Amino acid sequence: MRKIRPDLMTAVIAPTDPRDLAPPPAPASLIRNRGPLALFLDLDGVLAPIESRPEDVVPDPRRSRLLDALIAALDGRVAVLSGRALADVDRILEGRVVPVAGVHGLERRAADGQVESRGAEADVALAVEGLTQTLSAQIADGVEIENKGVGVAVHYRNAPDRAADVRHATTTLARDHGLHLQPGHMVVELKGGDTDKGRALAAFLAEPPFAGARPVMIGDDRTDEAAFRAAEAAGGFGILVDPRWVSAARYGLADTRAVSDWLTQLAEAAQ
Ligand SMILES: O=P(O)(O)OC[C@H]1O[C@H](O[C@H]2O[C@H](CO)[C@@H](O)[C@H](O)[C@H]2O)[C@H](O)[C@@H](O)[C@@H]1O
Repeated sequence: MRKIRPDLMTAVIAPTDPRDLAPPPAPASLIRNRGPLALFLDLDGVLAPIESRPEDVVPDPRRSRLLDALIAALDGRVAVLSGRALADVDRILEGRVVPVAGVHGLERRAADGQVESRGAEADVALAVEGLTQTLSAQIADGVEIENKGVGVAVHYRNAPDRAADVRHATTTLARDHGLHLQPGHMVVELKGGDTDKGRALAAFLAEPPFAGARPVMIGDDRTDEAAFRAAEAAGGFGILVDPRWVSAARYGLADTRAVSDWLTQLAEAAQ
């Protein structure tokens, strides 16, 4: 049988290299040609670099000033879509952003300050108890449990060799308590309800001051894919930070520094 050269096989089989995602258009041209924009921002890995532990992410006056400038320049059309709890987002962003979806959309505070929270808190509390018992040895090794009320995250960034134990325990407890399983950056989360950042983005877009604007979503995790798709469906687009997979995002940026530069240009162009 004729042999196929391995280098040619790769060329045919390999998917599009995610790192080929083009950078987003220059903000000045977006503002000039595309009408009003609405900005949707993920927190960890986008507004803040990834740190060893969730509590290591702290307020940053430069970031807060940038958010102030964006909110003013875009007439309030800036929302944060995070996996963190609302209170934790407020701690890190010093309360600068009112429209925030927390715990991947299970909590949502609208631009008028009204908060809605849906999720089976009691079931999550039972799962937290179960996880704390089942993973006591792994917790001693560095696994961290982050209780977010309507969800719980089990982090293994500081104990990567315990990843399989974490996956096994979270899968079992999700099944036992009817919770939704969601993997992320060195973390497995259990959610007390079935929603996602895409639905949160769509809910914001149906309300003032976001209604009628073209959504731009910036995210860095697989949990942001639903929001990239929602942004595309509404005539906007997504920007994936540090692209490592084939994404629904149309553009890519290398890291949080590139995000901050692009957002700074956007705030200046939109003034
Ligand atoms: O949607 P996000 O705002 O990006 O939130 C996703 C999760 O972020 C946090 O965990 C991640 O960031 C930590 C700090 O950099 C890092 O130590 C951890 O390994 C990451 O998974 C947060 O703690 C989670 O609750 C969020 O769901």
